[in-house]
Amino acid sequence: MTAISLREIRKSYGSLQVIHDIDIEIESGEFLVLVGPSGCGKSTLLRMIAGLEEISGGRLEIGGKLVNALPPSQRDIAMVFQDYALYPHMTVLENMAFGLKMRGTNQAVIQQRVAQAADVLRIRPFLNRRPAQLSGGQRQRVAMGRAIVREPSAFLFDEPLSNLDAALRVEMRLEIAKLHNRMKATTVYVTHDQVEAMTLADRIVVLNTGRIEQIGPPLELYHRPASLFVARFIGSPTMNTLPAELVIQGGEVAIRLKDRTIALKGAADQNLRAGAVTVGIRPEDLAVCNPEEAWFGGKLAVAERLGTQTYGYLETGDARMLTVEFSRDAAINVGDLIHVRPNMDAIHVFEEASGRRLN
Ligand SMILES: Nc1ncnc2c1ncn2[C@@H]1O[C@H](COP(=O)(O)OP(=O)(O)OP(=O)(O)O)[C@@H](O)[C@H]1O
Repeated sequence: MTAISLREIRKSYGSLQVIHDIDIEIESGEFLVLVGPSGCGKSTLLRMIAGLEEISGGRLEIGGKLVNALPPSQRDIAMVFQDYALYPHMTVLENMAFGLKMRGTNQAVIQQRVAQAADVLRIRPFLNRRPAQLSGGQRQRVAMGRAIVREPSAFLFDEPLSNLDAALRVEMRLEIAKLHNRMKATTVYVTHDQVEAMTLADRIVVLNTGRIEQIGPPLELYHRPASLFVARFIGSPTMNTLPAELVIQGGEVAIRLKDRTIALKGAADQNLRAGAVTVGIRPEDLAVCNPEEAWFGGKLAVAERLGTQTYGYLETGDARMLTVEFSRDAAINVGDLIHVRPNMDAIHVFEEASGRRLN
């Protein structure tokens, strides 16, 4: 069942259009994450769903009802902000109860819901404190608690973890995942953080200058990015991208990369034209080999040992360094000459002019 439906949603500030005809059907219970570079329109889109930003065009439906003109309080959704937006003069309990009180909810119901949310979020010991007497993570929990007690049909999160330190981010990310598994509430979540997007999302929407670049499950975006933009945006470290050429000989499509020619699999039924392409290879799809089999070779300029794996950066003579994933205890040293070749089943080919995927 569709919980939130966006059809041809547009936003303009004066003559400047920042959101262009966005179509998304968000399923009931789905966790949808909006990602994209700074200024791509993530917050604007979220704020339009929340009712905090006027919609310039299109239809926004929540629970099957057109809500374009409804104020935030009548949309049956709750938003959790980056800066928590708690009332500083109220206690945690008062902060959580405030929205319900304003609606005239029965006192017993308020108490029961606040107690329940406080247990779920483990903030019961702080109910009588004020926000200033809490840590960042505790404040974030209160902000979520305030949203939960309203029992809205959907939750909207605007970079909720970006003010927390690294360890707390991980902890709160797990909390949010657990909470979602338990409540199965429809959620739209804006983040800059790759790991948050990959781990929390049922589907990720990648936005690029106010347009949807791709929408799909995290691993689909990772393994089959529809465009060079998505390929470069999803995945850390970034996918290696190399200039190459598409050639067509006797009906056979091939890629010419440096002095090699390789058949392009899975491109047979496309209307392809010869020309410049970009080949993408993820760091984990490059394997060390002997010089005779190598596609690339170069001096190891930097080795980043992360504990779980090691990333090596090779100087191949091109402007860009080649990132290669090694095992965590790989016996490599800066200055070593290293040869690698790609896993041919995992290379990505994009048309240079349009950036669209060709294989
Ligand atoms: N009030 C405004 N008037 C004019 N332009 C605006 C206004 N608010 C936002 N914009 C523009 O709309 C675009 C989208 O902004 P938005 O804040 O949604 O981006 P974002 O993807 O959330 O960015 P960030 O990740 O940096 O928060 C930007 O180009 C921004 O400059």
